[in-house]
Formats: sequence, C-alpha cells, structure tokens
Amino acid sequence: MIPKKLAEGVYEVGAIDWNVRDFHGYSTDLGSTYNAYLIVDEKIALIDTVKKEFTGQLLEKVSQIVDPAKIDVVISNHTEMDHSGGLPAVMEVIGKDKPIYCSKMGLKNLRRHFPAGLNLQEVADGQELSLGKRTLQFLETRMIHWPDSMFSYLKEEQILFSSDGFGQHYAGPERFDDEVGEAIMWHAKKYFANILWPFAPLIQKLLDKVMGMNLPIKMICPDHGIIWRQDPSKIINAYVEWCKQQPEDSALVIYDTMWHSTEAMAEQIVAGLWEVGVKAQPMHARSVHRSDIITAAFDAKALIVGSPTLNNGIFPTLADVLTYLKGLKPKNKLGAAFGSYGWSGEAPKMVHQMLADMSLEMVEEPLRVEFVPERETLESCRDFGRRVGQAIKKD
Ligand SMILES: Cc1cc2nc3c(=O)[nH]c(=O)nc-3n(C[C@H](O)[C@H](O)[C@H](O)COP(=O)(O)O)c2cc1C
Repeated sequence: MIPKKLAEGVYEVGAIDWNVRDFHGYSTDLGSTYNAYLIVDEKIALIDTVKKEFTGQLLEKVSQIVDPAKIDVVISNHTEMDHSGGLPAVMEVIGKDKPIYCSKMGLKNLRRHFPAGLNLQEVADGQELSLGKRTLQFLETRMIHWPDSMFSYLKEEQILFSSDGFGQHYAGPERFDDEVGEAIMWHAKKYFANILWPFAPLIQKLLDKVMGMNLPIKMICPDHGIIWRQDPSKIINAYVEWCKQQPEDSALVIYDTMWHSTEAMAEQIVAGLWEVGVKAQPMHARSVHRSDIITAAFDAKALIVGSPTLNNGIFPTLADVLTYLKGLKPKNKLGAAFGSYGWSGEAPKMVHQMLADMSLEMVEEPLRVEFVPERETLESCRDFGRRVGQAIKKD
C-alpha cells in the first residue's frame, strides 16, 4: 500500500480493512479503514495508529516516507483500540521514550489500556505543539464519542484531524470525498446515526465552538473512511442538520414475525400510511442489520414497531433493535406498537412501553390481533397506519 500525500509533508499512512463486516455490532458493508497521519517537519509526528493487527501496514507505509525510528512524537486523538491498538508495537520501533500527546482523559484511558512504559504527555484544550515550521493545535472534544476524544488542527495547512468525527466505515480504492461523490453521504449518515447520535447535543456545541473560532478548514481527515478535501463544509453542514434531529415526514415499520401474521399487519400499516401521503417502508428485523435499521430510523418521524408474542415476551430481534435504539437516545419522534399473538399477547404492550420509555410520543394504543388477521382486522391495521400518518402530518 502506498501512502497518500495530502499536503507538503503530510501523508495518510493508515490501513484498509477490506474484510471487516461486523465492527462491534455495526455492519460495515464494504469494510473500513483505520486512518493514521504522518507530518514530516523539523519534528516528525504520527497522528493515531491503527488496529493492532494492521500495525505492519502502518509501519510499512511510514517507511516509504521516513525511517519509522525517526518519528519524534505521537498524537493520540482517541484511545479506542482501532486507533490505539498499534501503539505499543509502534513505540517499540520508534522508541519507547518518545512522547505521546493526548488529552487529560486520554492519559487516564491509555493507562487503562496499556499499563506500562508509555511516555504519555497530557495536552490542554487549545494547547499548541510546534513541529518546526508548522504547529498542531489540540481541541478537546470530550464524549465525541469517548471521554478522551480530541481533534488536532494543523494550523498552517488548515487540516483538521478529526478522530472519529466526520468518519465513515467505508473501504474502497478512493481516499477522498470527490472520488466517491454523493454516495459517501449515506455512509457518513450511517456512522453518525450509529455512533454519534447520542452525542448530538454535544456535537452541536462543539460545532458552534469550532465555527466561533473561525478556523479555516481546507481538509478534514477523520480516522475512518474518506478524507473531506473537496468541500469540508458539506460534511460540517450535514452534521449541523443531523444534530438538530428534525426527522422527515416519514415512517419506518420495524417488525419480525414467525408465521407472517405480524408481517401482514406491517404491510397493511404501511399501505395506510401511503394512503395519507406519508412515505413509509416495512423493515424485517431479522433480514436487515440493526445498524441499517437505525440509519433508516434516524430519518423517520414515526417508528412503528411490531412483534409477535413469544413466550410471554417480545421477539428477540426486536429486543435487540429496541435496546440498541434506546442507547442512541432518539428525539422528536412519534411511536406506535402492534403485533399478533395467540393467547396472552404481551409483546405489543411491552414494545409500546419500551418506546414510551425512550420518550417517543406514543400516538396510538398498541394494536393487537389474535393469531391470523382477517380481512376486517387487516382493514383496522390500514386504519391504524392512516391515523399514525395523520399524526405525522399534524406534528
Ligand atoms: C414458540 C412460540 C411461543 C409462543 N408464545 C406465546 C405466548 O407466550 N403468548 C401468546 O400470546 N402467544 C404466543 N405464541 C403465539 C404467537 O404469538 C402467534 O402464533 C402469533 O400469531 C404469531 O405471530 P406471527 O405470525 O407474526 O409470528 C407463541 C408462538 C410460538 C411459536
């Protein structure tokens, strides 16, 4: 693999993971990248490392530019192991005494990951580090998305190294936004919805702060996926919009089914939504990965969730999606629950409660159908869809 030159003396030296498909429970459809960056100045700086097993790739790429032993300083923008896993092996090569600059929380967390022998140096928010002709400035971005996260800004080149912010799980021959085009925005949104959604209010504050600083930004270099060089403001503006959490007038009907009764209900609910002019689609929780369900859920105004009753409870795939959704702290959404049952019929009520506990505004009582829905009950499902549709339009 060949390092990518980003500016004079600035290179991307990370690794492409073509084969990862499950990234801590997130489906990475095309794989991902662990980006790391090398700045060659009077001092040579490495920004972040890679997942442990890709350290060889990183060092090989660096060695095409300089002898890795000549790296003077390492910056750790984020402790998570896809960016710090390679740190011990890298330090073995470049010299264990070399300083690793990180945030206050980074120092604490790196010690929890790698107890011995690293020369960790804490940097404060706004602190600068001169590399000779150029200067790095550190911006604390606590809880975006870990307590230790920070950005590093290369002032003279106007390059923002943004850690996991603005990233996407994307692997391809392309390394820049202009090489992929519009399609990259879906990957960026999926990343935001699955990783950053709970921190939307904090991200909004950070964006305000960064915009308030009037930092000229020519390029944004995240730790995953492509680099934003054509129009960095495009992804910044997208983040501003996503942080508002103002979903479109649409509905997502998420369901699972054993004998197709809840499925028949889902289809009629969708038909009812369409009848009143609301965009809607059914999503079978066992066929669509939870991270893709979440991406669709992020955009939808109403989440309508259907589960058959199984052993007095809800179907496991829906428990999975709802547990995951709860942690993402959705805002400004309407909710409704439905499902088929045989004798006790707890599931729709449980789903209703779970959605209500996430502060979704529940616009209907749970809709239940005993065993197989007939023509009449299917009509009541369509009605249910129409009513939720009206609530979406009214909201
Ligand atoms: C293994 C199993 C366990 C079930 N447990 C319950 C139950 O505890 N309470 C209930 O009301 N129905 C129960 N049912 C019945 C289903 O909820 C019922 O068949 C329903 O119509 C299935 O909807 P579906 O076709 O969408 O899967 C159970 C069904 C199966 C196969």
